[in-house]
Amino acid sequence: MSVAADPGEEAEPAAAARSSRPASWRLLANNRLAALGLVLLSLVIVVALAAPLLPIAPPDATAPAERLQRPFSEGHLLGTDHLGRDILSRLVWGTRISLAVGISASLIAAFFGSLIGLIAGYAGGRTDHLMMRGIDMLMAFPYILLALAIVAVLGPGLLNALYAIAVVNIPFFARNIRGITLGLARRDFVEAAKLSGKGPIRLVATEIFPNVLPTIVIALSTTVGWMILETAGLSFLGLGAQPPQADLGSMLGEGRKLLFTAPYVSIIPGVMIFIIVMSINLLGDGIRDVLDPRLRSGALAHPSARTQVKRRKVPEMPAGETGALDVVGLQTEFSIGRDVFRAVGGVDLRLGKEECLGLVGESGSGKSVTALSIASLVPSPPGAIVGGRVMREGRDVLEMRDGELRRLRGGEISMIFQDPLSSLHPLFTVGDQIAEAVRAHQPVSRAEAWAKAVDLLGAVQIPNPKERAKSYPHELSGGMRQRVAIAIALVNEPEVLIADEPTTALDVTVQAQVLKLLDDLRHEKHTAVLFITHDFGVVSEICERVAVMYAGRIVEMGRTEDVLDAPAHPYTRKLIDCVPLLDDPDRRLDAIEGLPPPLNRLPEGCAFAPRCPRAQPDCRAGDIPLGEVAPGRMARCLYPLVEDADAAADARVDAHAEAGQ
Ligand SMILES: Nc1ncnc2c1ncn2[C@@H]1O[C@H](COP(=O)(O)OP(=O)(O)OP(=O)(O)O)[C@@H](O)[C@H]1O
Repeated sequence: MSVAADPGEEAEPAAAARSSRPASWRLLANNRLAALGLVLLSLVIVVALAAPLLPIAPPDATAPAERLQRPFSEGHLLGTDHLGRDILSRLVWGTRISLAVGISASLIAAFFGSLIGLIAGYAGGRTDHLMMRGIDMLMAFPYILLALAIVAVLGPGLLNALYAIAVVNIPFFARNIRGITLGLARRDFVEAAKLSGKGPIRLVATEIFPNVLPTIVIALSTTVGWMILETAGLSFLGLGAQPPQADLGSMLGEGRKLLFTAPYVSIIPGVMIFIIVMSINLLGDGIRDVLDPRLRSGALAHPSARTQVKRRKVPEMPAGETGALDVVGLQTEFSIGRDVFRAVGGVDLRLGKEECLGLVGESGSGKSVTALSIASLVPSPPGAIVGGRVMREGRDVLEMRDGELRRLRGGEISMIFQDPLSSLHPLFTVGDQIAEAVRAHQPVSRAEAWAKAVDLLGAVQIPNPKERAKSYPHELSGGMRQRVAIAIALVNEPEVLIADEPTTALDVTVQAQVLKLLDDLRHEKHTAVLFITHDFGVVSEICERVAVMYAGRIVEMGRTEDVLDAPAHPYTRKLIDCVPLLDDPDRRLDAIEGLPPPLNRLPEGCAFAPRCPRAQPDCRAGDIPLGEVAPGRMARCLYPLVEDADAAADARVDAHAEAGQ
């Protein structure tokens, strides 16, 4: 469905969306441990860099008369070592050297390791095989033994220790980057760049490298501390910094002999190593969280297995007869930074037993979030259900215990999603996955579950089901995969099936087959279906009733033919006008001017008013209720289009005006 975008209006929501995401530094500052790491590390680096300017003694100046002075003695804040050298001065200069070596080693390892990973992952085949076996050989030795062997060959010294540490860490980067590159190199956007004539070097540099860069930065930030520790280890063994030069490891090694008589000589550099490594690791973890786009949304935690319910107001239980599913005043929000996006702003739906109800609306209108909220599947954080009830057989789904909710999902209520490839497990056969769904809800043996899986594959019209049950998802066509998803959804004979755009990814012929199958099965198994789509053609084929959503609210609801023949809400009219008709090729297809409002800044009154040709000043004030415009027809509009609803409209305008006074 095409919707015209007004370039002027487009710029504003885009800017709003940008500003609504917290800036990286703010996310980092929100993570207290990372902020602590940053402050500590900055302090250490500033002091180390300022070493030549500080009023401290030269680090190598010996004074035998002043040997082993305790901390806080006159002229030596941290005392002196066995040669009378000032420990504070050696600590500052030693930290400078340890940081320089650790950071340089990390950069060298990251550069060569990432290069190897990129080449091996992109080239694949024999090149990948050869390079990775070389890396495996490096990894086969304990890293410190390997570093010792390298230093033994090159000779002791700080520079050689740096090379040794860099070499032993190359495999870490190479393995990580190769894995990511391998996945990226087969993606469509890389294939498209290849077809456009880009050579391998440009392709890796412009298409793959930007995608692996965040991983390199994250790996670097978490390994620098480790490398400083390894450098200190080599110096401690006498293979790194050579006397009289001080680094933290060699200071530790020199203090070892005095551990009982003058413990401070080794404790002080030990504490400094601890501070540096801890602060780098804390900061590294924080950087990793900030660079992860899922965590950038403000969700610095893993979403829980059910949606958080923080209802400000719980509506009354609906009285009288209930349907297969009753949604009352459902409200779902996403909190991102300081912004709150009202994705579902008070939805009322009754899905009758064995009924098929279509839920239509533009992209972003809140259809999927409504469906996910019903099964408590909205990720929390950042999502939360802040109002309403979801009633199923007298029980509120939002109040269910975890065990009850698990039994409900996939049992009484099941779902089919748009892209079966992302919901099917790539490593299990489809038969296994259907059988697993059976065994999750029914006490049957493996063999019985498998037999049921094969039966179901037959029921969803997959040819040769016995053999096909042993296929993996990637071995099936898109249409077949969606049939498998339907089989999994129907395996426990649910009373409610929520199908979220199940045919959007399929071509029209397969779409028609899948729709027919779904329709036949729901009649056969007496299942109620909430069918989410943006396609009125699909709605007219299988839905008895339709609900139209706009900016998180239902704006019209009624029998499908009635709504299609004479839409009451101007938005529904506009949506229908976007659908091409085969028997009327000359009909002008009107696009809907403008864009839906940003969900964090919904306008007063009717959310469609800014785009509505019939809007009057009173449409832009107060809450406009979903009222009956004709028997069985509801619309959230003060000036509905239904002719015989004129009287009802007048009454509603009066009621609205009264409510506003
Ligand atoms: N995990 C999430 N975090 C933040 N915002 C979200 C999340 N999921 C959905 N939203 C927002 O909620 C709004 C409604 O999204 P929803 O997926 O329900 O739309 P839809 O009507 O199903 O659209 P489509 O037809 O494109 O699937 C959108 O503005 C979307 O950006």
